[in-house]
Amino acid sequence: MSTFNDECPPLAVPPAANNAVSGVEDYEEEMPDLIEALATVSDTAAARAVATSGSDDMPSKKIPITIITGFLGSGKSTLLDYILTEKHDFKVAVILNEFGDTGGIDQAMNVGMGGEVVEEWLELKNGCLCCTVKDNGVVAIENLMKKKGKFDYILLETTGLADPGPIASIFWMDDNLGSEIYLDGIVTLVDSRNVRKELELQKDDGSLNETAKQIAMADRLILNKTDLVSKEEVDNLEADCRAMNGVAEIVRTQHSKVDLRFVLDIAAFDAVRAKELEQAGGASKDEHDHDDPNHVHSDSCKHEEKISNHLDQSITTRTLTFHTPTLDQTLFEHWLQLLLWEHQIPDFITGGSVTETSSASGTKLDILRVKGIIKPTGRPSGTRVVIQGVQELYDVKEAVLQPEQEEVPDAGKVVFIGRGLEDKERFLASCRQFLKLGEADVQVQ
Ligand SMILES: Nc1nc2c(ncn2[C@@H]2O[C@H](COP(=O)(O)OP(=O)(O)OP(=O)(O)O)[C@@H](O)[C@H]2O)c(=O)[nH]1
Repeated sequence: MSTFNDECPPLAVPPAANNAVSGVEDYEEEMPDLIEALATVSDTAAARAVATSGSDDMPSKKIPITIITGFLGSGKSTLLDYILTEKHDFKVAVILNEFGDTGGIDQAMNVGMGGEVVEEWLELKNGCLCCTVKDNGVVAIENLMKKKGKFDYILLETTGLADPGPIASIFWMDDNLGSEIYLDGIVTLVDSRNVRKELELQKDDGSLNETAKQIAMADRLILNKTDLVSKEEVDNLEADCRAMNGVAEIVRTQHSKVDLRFVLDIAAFDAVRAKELEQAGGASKDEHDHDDPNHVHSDSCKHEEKISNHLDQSITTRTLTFHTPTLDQTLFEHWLQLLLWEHQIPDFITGGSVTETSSASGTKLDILRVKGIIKPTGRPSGTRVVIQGVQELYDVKEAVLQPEQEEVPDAGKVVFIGRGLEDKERFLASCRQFLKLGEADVQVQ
């Protein structure tokens, strides 16, 4: 596993978004309520939280935050309930960004007749502490951080209609929050019965619907409610999800009962494993046991030969594998910025200027997630940098390789998930041209 150095360059944001990520404000307008639940306590996993230099004499630990997303009714609250009642090593604080479905908890909160909320902490009989806040999501977390010491893990459940990208971006954009918490991962619940219908919902402005984004951006996909569909349907669903998001690990559940190691403390934004990049880039025979409800699908289980009715054919995973010894990071970042910020696959350069073209179908390029490891040119031998991106934001940080880290072949691999990547030859040609690579230097899958 690779982890980041503490000293990292600042996050790259598009020029127009220096102080705000597109969509962040939308999320912030939604008033979250906040529940701090003191779940089973032990300190082993909590000790894995990244130590930071909070103060010289007393280093503090960063608190991991997991975003739990999924369409309406997919099983998010059921998963939260399950996490809060199962044994694990964390004291969990929960942030809900909507009212409702919280049983007795919301009744116990101090909600006025007009729906206005009063910022006050209440201790419930079941040992939970609850708080509602008047302000936006960032303030909710800042207020929660005042209760530091009472929890060591934050779970944030989004509304079913939320785009997880802007929410995830909050934890990258906000410098104050960034020093105290880190994004551990995005967990998406999929309603195995209804997801195809949800994906058919069209947005008036032609943008991707939320369910598609939730699947594409997931680090972990939970195919829930498998009791309501046949095994064959779940097999197809899994293959379709894999085709949309080649890097997420996938598990099947009923009533969101999942091995908690699958969702908590996964460090999805802290490390990129060569194994998961491998998983995104290849195909092999599907030979494992689908009947095992907790089987985690990884690089050994590909389903490309089974894809029948791809969930959302506009979203695909593309993996670039570089066969040169190293890669020019500056050129790579320039190309990445054109992809992420101009929403176009640049085709060629004339007289030093870029001629930009979108995908063959004319669809706007929307990269939702980027993950990769490269070996940068001109740096000491053995240097690796990890690339992480969510929508228009990306982050390139030096990785510290652990002894058990699988080696990345040659100059590395980068996985892109998004819309407008159907034409892989054009994508490859653009990459070659901008990175000044020859035919054999880079491959796409
Ligand atoms: N049959 C079946 N029902 C389930 C399963 N998981 C959850 N449910 C039920 O589905 C309903 C919705 O589950 P929730 O956990 O509230 O879903 P949610 O994603 O939080 O829903 P919203 O808050 O509306 O977005 C509840 O009645 C659950 O008991 C499952 O695996 N099988």
